[in-house]
Amino acid sequence: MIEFKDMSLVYPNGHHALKNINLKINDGEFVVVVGMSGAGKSSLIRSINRMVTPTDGELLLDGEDILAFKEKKLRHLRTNVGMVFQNYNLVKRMSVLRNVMAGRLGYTGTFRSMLGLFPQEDLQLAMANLNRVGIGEKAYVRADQLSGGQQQRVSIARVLTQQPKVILADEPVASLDPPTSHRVMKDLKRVSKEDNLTTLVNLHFIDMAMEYADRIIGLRDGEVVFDGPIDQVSEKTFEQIYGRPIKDDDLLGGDEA
Ligand SMILES: Nc1ncnc2c1ncn2[C@@H]1O[C@H](COP(=O)(O)OP(=O)(O)OP(=O)(O)O)[C@@H](O)[C@H]1O
Repeated sequence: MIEFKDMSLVYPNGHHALKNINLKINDGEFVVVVGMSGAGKSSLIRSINRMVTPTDGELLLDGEDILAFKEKKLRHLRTNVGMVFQNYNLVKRMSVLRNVMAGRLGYTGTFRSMLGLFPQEDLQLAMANLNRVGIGEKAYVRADQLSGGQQQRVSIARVLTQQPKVILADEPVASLDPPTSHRVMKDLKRVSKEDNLTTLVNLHFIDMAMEYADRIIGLRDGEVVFDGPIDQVSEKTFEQIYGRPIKDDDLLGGDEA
């Protein structure tokens, strides 16, 4: 379980990005975080792997306050909490398989990884995860030869190969066209559920949030203004979160998959 207790984040320039956050995220939940640009979505999810460090309160992962973590515990945290980025963060000139093997870095160590000395079972795990997202046949292709949607699926295979408990996905489909976005979100949701991973995703578009979330957390100006299961969410909820009526631009459309 992830538990935020009166957690706040003030950036060094004095900007109060998160204000008194109180939330409990249960194991295996697929949570979508929504809010206007600048509402604090990235700051919230990046707190969970300490890419940013909250300045007040507590953030408990399975009962341990990760805000107190240093060095070894922080490294362990980042193995337990995997991340998917908008821009995929692949090493472009390396093969797809080598990129997925980077998910084992926390276990194998940098030196052995650099030399490509991976245990056989790690290679099998990486291949199995590539197959789960439908791109096993691209294993030996350079990462930059793949389309954006394929690259994001490689990054999902990489995070699965890390065998985390939690996945954070920061606008994972913001660079993709609508049908590809849906394919990637379907893959992400399916594998998260198969492995019972707790997943927090920042999404821009309301229809995407409604289609994939188990639960929606709405942020406005650094505060949680909505938190509830998907069946309690209506147009009014989004108007409350966004502080204005819903527009066509808030919808992605295009679920042809
Ligand atoms: N390192 C930083 N230093 C100072 N202010 C920051 C920093 N990072 C983010 N902010 C500010 O904190 C607020 C929340 O940013 P955050 O990126 O968490 O929002 P967001 O909801 O993810 O927005 P977007 O969708 O635009 O990424 C914004 O006003 C942003 O300008």
